[in-house]
Amino acid sequence: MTRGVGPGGDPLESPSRGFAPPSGEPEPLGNGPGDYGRRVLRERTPTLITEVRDRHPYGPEQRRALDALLEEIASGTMRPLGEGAPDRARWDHWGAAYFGRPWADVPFLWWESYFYRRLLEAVGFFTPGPWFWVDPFEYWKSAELRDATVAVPAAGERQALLPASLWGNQADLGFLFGAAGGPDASGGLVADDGALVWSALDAGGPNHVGVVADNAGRELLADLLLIDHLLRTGLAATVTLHLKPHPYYVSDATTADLVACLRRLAAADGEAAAVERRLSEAIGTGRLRLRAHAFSCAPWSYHHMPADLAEEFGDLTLTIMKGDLNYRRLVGDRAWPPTTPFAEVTAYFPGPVAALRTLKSDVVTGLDAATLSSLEASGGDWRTGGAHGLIQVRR
Ligand SMILES: O=P(O)(O)OC[C@@]1(O)O[C@H](CO)[C@@H](O)[C@@H]1O
Repeated sequence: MTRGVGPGGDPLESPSRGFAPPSGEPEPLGNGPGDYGRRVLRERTPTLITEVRDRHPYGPEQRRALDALLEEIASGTMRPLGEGAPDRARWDHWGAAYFGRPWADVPFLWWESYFYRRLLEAVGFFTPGPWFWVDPFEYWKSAELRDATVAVPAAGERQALLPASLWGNQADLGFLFGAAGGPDASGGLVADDGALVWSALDAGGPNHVGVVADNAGRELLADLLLIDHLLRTGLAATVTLHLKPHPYYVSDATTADLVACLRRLAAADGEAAAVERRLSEAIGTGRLRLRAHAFSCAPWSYHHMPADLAEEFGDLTLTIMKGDLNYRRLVGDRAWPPTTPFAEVTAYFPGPVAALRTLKSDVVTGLDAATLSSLEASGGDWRTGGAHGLIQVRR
């Protein structure tokens, strides 16, 4: 394992440094025929731009910028952030190999992350003025949270907590903008290391657990119930919850979304309100620590994480990565043979790590051969449809 530490300046690691991926790794996933990235680029992304434009009373400046972004993605070449963007230098550095090229030539993981940054630029999110820090996805996030039901499992029923947190990941609002609609039914777990997750925590202590959150709303509610359980039972001495520093991938959870979830819990009956009180108190005392690291919205896999984040993860008993994008960033967004061991592709990660994810993109690792052949035989869209889930762990 090699780890490079950036020599000062921008605290985010240079993409050319970091942890080495396993040698002989497959190519990064792109946007060619048959690639999921192509569908996202051609269908989901234009729909999302149009929906954001139509749902807000933006002025001519924002509307023009959104239309220009639509056109650039469809037929132009990728341009850098505008002058004056607070993170322009960082993105210039990161995007040096991609700017000036058609979007379809850029790896899927990279362009999609940059797309969300450009959408925020177009709506003036970082520009002091009337739309400063107005979340363009709040409309969908608050509707989803309103509809969410809060079901607190009875004390002692911890078995339900991991599956609830996992299947909460189906509530990815990016699906609203896909041609095929959202995931319908559960296809079951294609890998289930749930018992190993609990045994990693039961082994002793004191445990310090990281939860790298994904979506707001019902997924974050389920995550909060899991976190409350860990803290209430003493299974975790501390929990660090990683949120996004700004809106991302439509429904990714920011601190504002966490606050909305806590209020939703407080307004619910019975035990849910008690969960909110305990969590708010834990935030107040530092047992539940909130993080919104800039790398959480970076277009790179965790192989490129900066030294401070690597050190933090290295100190934890277990880091729980939530959702599809975190999975892609954890194992590397590459065409791994699906039977490649999860432990092998995550060996670089600086501490024990678990993934709770519904399958919503081409990447998967750690399947056994029998599971893989029955999935292949099913003929369904099992890699990307969101109807299958996995719990994997590397201790
Ligand atoms: O991380 P999440 O919320 O589980 O999923 C994010 C996601 O919907 O966004 C991408 C397409 O837009 C896919 O990689 C993935 O399916």
